[in-house]
Amino acid sequence: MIFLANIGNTNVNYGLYEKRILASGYFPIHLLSCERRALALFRSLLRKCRVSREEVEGTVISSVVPEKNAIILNAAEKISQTEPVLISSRTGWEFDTSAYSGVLGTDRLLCCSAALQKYKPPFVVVDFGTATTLNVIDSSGAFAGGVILPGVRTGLRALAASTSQLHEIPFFGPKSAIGKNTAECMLSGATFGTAAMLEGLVRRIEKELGANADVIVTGGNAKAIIPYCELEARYEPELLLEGLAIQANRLIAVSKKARVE
Ligand SMILES: Nc1ncnc2c1ncn2[C@@H]1O[C@H](COP(=O)(O)OP(=O)(O)O)[C@@H](O)[C@H]1O
Ligand SMILES: CC(C)(COP(=O)(O)O)[C@@H](O)C(=O)NCCC(=O)O
Ligand SMILES: [K+]
Repeated sequence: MIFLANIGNTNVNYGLYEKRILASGYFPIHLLSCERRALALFRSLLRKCRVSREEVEGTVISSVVPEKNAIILNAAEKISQTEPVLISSRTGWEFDTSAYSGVLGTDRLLCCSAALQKYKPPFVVVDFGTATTLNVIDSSGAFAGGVILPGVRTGLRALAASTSQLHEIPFFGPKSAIGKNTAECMLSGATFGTAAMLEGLVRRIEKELGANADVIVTGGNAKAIIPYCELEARYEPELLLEGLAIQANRLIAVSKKARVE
């Protein structure tokens, strides 16, 4: 069994994988405050999934928060007694990423990799996390680039932090686009604003691609936005873990080959 985890800026999304994803969940990243806490957390996750640490043959980890890597990698090594694998943008990807320069988030790459197994390009993978990212796979199956925006709740938090009279509000669906008080206006902006932005961005991306593109959505805030969006979108809640599972399979194949040789 292989332990999969993605460290995002808000949550760690984890899963247990053996031929398929057997269990999955998430916990807030602030719980990864030190290795001791990470170890305790690992143990309690395994207990919750009724898996003994001897059954964990390896760990595959991706991270967009490098300062947390050492904590989770050390804990993973102690638990599984194997060297954890950290996915990087230089990992062998089955699609061309050369159009993008500089750092490209492994979460974005993993989602595209998983989507390529299920959908025919061109498509746009939208990840509603701490940031909202749009990730474009063109008709040749290559990563064409994308868009990075403040996430839905990140935007609300930034408003509260940057103004005197706006405050953090409980997040739920807006009643109407025309808000009748401050909180309603903020909810309309966060929800309808994000939905309309997505519609407009996809239209522009399709124009640049010269083709219609499927829209695939994932991430913690996807369910809050999609019902308000006039686009037809496919919701794939486990896309990131499915991307990690592809990497786990690749590594299993490589280690089997090494054993045979
Ligand atoms: N059920 C949920 N689980 C986790 N995060 C959620 C959930 N519902 C909404 N959220 C929100 O989703 C965002 C985090 O999404 P996630 O995909 O976990 O992001 P990241 O990969 O950036 O950590 C946060 O803004 C969080 O408040
Ligand atoms: C864009 C992101 C901040 C999204 O992170 P998330 O919201 O999933 O926590 C992350 O993918 C990242 O740090 N990327 C590196 C820069 C880039 O992809 O261009
Ligand atoms: K930063």
